[in-house]
Order: sequence, then C-alpha cells, then structure tokens
Amino acid sequence: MDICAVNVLTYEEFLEIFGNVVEKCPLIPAAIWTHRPFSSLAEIEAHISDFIDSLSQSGKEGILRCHPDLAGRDHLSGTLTRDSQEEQREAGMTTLEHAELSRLTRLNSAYKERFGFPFVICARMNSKAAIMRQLVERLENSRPTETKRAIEEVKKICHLRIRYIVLSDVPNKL
Ligand SMILES: NC(=O)NC1=NC(=O)NC1=O
Repeated sequence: MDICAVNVLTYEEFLEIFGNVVEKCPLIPAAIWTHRPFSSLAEIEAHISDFIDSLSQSGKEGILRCHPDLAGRDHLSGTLTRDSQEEQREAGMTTLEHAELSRLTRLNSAYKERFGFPFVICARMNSKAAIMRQLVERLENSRPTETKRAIEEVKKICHLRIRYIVLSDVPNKL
C-alpha cells in the first residue's frame, strides 16, 4: 500500500487499517486524519509523534496504560490484540520457562508499582534477554526519564506496525 492508496481511503477505512498503530489508541490516527493528504508514511508517523508529544504527562501515561504487559494477563487470557500477540510471540514471550515468567511478572509488578504504568518496550526490536535487561535497568530511572523512554518505545512499536501494514497490505484491526 503506497501513500497514494492511503490518501484515497475513507476515514472508516483509514481507521480500520491504522487504528491500532498505537496500542488501543484509535484516537491518535483519528486525530491525525485531519492532516491528509499525507506526503509520505514518514509524515503520518511525524503527526503521530507530534500528537503524543503534545500530551500532558497524564496523557502520555494513559497511552502507556493501554499497553498489555509482556506475558501478562492479556496474554494468559488470550485477549491480546493481533499486533501485540504477534510481537510478543516473536520476542519469545509465549515460550518462557516458569522461572523466567515468574521473574518477568515480579519485575513488571515492581515497575508498575513504581511508575503507575506498565513497562513498555518494542518487543520486535529486542530479544528476551534484552527485554529483561532493560526492565531491570529502567526500573532505576526517574519518572520523567522513564516516561520519555517508554514513549520512545511506543513510537518504535508504531513505526514497525505502520511498516508492516504497508509492506504486507494486511488490514490492522484492533
Ligand atoms: N508492555 C509491552 O511492551 N507490550 C508490548 N510491546 C510490544 O512490542 N508489543 C506489546 O504488546
């Protein structure tokens, strides 16, 4: 799907395809629809990034809270979105040993306790070991630093989801 094809989509088609590029935040593509026609996919990503950056701290935390834990409740209950399910599978989150799962669950809880939002990382860009390492390291961050860091990960996830949509031409449903 090239940018010309994107620009002729109706709003409903655009939301159907791009609605989940930021996990469970269809408001964001709904909002940047205003800026069409887009000159490139990079421009779509730039508008999404600008929208996120314009949010208050609580708005940014809201986006982070829309993300499912890695190997967490949504994964265990089979209610992950298709995107998250695929990303978590690729990062080895669905084949954790019992001890690995226990440690990840404990660290995820400690992280959420400290920051009030879940640990978010672009799973497709990290191995299982790298994810665990980052979780331990980022637990030590200040809240402002960690909010910024987590939002950077949200943008990386968004970037890969948009690329996947364009390259695979597969509609992106919630
Ligand atoms: N808490 C998370 O980092 N979740 C996720 N990262 C991804 O790349 N996909 C997810 O579901």
